Amino acid sequence: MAGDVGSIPELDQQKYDSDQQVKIICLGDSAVGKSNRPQQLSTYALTLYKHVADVGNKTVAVDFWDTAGQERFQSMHPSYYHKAHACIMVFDVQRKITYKNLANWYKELREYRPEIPCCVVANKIDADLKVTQRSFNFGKKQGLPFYFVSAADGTNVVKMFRDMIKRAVDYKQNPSDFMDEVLQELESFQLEKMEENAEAEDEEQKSDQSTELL
Ligand SMILES: Nc1nc2c(ncn2[C@@H]2O[C@H](COP(=O)(O)OP(=O)(O)OP(=O)(O)O)[C@@H](O)[C@H]2O)c(=O)[nH]1
Ligand SMILES: [Mg+2]
Repeated sequence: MAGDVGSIPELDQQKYDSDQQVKIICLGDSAVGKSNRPQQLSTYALTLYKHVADVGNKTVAVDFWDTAGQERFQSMHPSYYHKAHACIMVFDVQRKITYKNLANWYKELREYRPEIPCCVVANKIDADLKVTQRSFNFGKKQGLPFYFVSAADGTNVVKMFRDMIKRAVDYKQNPSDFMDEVLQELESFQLEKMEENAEAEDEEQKSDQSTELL
């Protein structure tokens, strides 16, 4: 990831405080199919996939954050988790190790974002449909929703993304994380202040106008 992310406008994370913006991160080992890109080499690049979704009567801009070759890092850069509203954890049904490693990803996620909605995605089911008979219990205890998916043929992909976008938006409106609550309070306080200032200016203008009229 770039060193000074603050200088890249796309990576200005303040925008995620706004009601119309959510950030969803993808976690999981390399080559599990997080980006569904046919590629031989992993890169260390950070990719943002932008999507616009209608949730209820609101239009929200969704940024999906994705990095490549994640298990090569000991851990992810904290800014990857910063202000994330939901997390999609992916493993490859054909590679057991990628399932085992979910525990590590989940542990790290919860260090940074203790409360955000998260789900477990079993990808590449097209390679062996019998896997859908198997049970993958990781996440059950924590109540994480589970999806059998094929990024290659599209099975369940839209449903999973829709559910997660909705959960990210719900979380944003009702954060159960203490720091998020403080941030939201601050934001509405600032909005009130701005409204008050605007009203005060209005009043001033009115009285200016009335003086002119006199
Ligand atoms: N059969 C099958 N192959 C898939 C599926 N999704 C991804 N792949 C293949 O799996 C390989 C890895 O996919 P990527 O999307 O690059 O995986 P990634 O998790 O983004 O990997 P990194 O970027 O290295 O972290 C590619 O060859 C994809 O074509 C799927 O649903 N089914
Ligand atoms: Mg990738």
